[in-house]
Amino acid sequence: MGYLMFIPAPPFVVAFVADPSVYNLIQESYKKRMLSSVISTLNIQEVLIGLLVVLVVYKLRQRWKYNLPPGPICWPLIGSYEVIQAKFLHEIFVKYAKKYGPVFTVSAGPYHMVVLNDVNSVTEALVKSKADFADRPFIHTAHMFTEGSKDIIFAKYTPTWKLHRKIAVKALRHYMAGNRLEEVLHASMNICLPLMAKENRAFNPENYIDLMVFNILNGVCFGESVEVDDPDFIKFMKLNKKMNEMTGNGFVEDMFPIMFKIWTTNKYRTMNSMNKELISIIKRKFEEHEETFNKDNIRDFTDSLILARKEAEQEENEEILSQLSDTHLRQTLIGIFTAGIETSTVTLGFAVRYMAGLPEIQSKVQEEIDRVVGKDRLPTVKDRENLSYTEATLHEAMRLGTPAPLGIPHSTLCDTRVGGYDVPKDTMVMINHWALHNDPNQWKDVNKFDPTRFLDENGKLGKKPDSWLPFSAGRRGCLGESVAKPELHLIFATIMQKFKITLPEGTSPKIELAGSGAVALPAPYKVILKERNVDKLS
Ligand code: HEM
Repeated sequence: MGYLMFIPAPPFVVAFVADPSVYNLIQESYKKRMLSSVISTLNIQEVLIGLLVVLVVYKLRQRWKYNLPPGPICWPLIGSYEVIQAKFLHEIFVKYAKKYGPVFTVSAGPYHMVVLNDVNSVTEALVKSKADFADRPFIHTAHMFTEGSKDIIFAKYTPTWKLHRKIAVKALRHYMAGNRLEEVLHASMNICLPLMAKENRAFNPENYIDLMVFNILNGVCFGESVEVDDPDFIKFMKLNKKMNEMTGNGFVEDMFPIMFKIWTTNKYRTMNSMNKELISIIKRKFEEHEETFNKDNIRDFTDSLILARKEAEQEENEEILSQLSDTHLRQTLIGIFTAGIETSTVTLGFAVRYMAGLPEIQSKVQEEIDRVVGKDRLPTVKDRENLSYTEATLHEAMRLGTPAPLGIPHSTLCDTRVGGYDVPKDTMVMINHWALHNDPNQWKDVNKFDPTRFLDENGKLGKKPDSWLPFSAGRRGCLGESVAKPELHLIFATIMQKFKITLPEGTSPKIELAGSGAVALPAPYKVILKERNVDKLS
């Protein structure tokens, strides 16, 4: 196998070796020491011809059996060169969609994927086809970093995932039932607002937004609120941002999994050690909760997880208990914490940045907040229903910004169909949320920032447009949507209530991305904040 990889092989041979099913076959044979003896009795020409025949038969069989979506010609092993070196993959996908249609096939390294680029195909796959598209693909690095896919996000569609998701939904509902979200946020605001007001020059508000969002998720998960100089906050945000940046353009190890056995890249090792640090922070918090657990006072998400395990212990339900190991619970916590933070901070960053470049829309938002909330108290969750223009502005920032442009990859549980094509079992499926949000067939003046597209004739928030799907949909749809929506609203409305936002002179109003992975990476930016509506913030 190693030998075959290093000979200057014609593309078809490499394709054969790169195909995951065939690759696994070879690897198994290798383990049993059979392949080397076979190869040693044949000359290289015979091996190549043999491989070519197998490849051609395999590909013809696939083509004959399935009506697969069309797509660009991809190099064996590498796939589409444009895709593997793309900075903004969602844009390349839109380009392909124009040529091949909204449903196309493309390869990146060993991953053959079907990409869905319009609302019809996405709704068909995620909603109408029930669970057909609800699995996750096996990605080596994700599997390693989640301690064997024991989290919610990358877990396969199994009873264990269903149990974790059920417990998580229940725990989030429990948390959101009271006023805790508001209390946590208002406490955080009392720390952040005066500090933001003191910044009397152009600055990047990211650090403060991070703290507000961190405190909400920290409150949800661990019942705690921290200050801006808290060591766990600083460490967590640093790790989370760096890890998001690094996962953006993937790992070579995922293209050549054999590398795990031979040599891993510096990037992978760095990521691995950062991941271990992250795990150790969450592990410590989890253990502290176990020591102080009281079933009559469920403080947060961690307590809900511990309670679920204690109930299974009481019922002596060994099957459930095996799905609630320390690793499972820790990984469920990490999933909620990390999925919630970066997406929310990126969304708020977009919203603030758009407002700085769009003074007229900003004034309308502020006029509405002044009218509904006034200046003597902070906005509450209840105000949300009367702040339609503010909410619509956030929706529009999420449309044009699209915090998770390609979401998280799906995989098919069975042979199925979408957009009139066959999609075989175990195919990776990408949802291009960015394409849906920038589809000129769905949005009038698609590039214009226009909150009124979300409002009805009475100026109230209207029915959600079908092509607006920042949280995705169906069985794997965002688990935190019920937390994210009020959280984003409260933070955005409060910032707008307290500050007038402008751009430093000479700054272009255009919003740039520095990169994009599961979550968009906005380029660093600066704004100027001027206090409004307050006498004594600073
Ligand atoms: C602006 C905020 C957010 C956006 C735009 C967002 C977006 C998304 C998207 C696009 C997915 C992938 C869905 C799919 O695979 O089809 C997802 C999954 C997920 N999100 Fe969010 N999210 C946000 C906030 C949150 C928050 C606050 C939490 C936690 C409280 C959270 C927890 C999760 C989890 C656990 C998953 C995985 C669900 C599963 O695989 O079953 N998200 N999110």
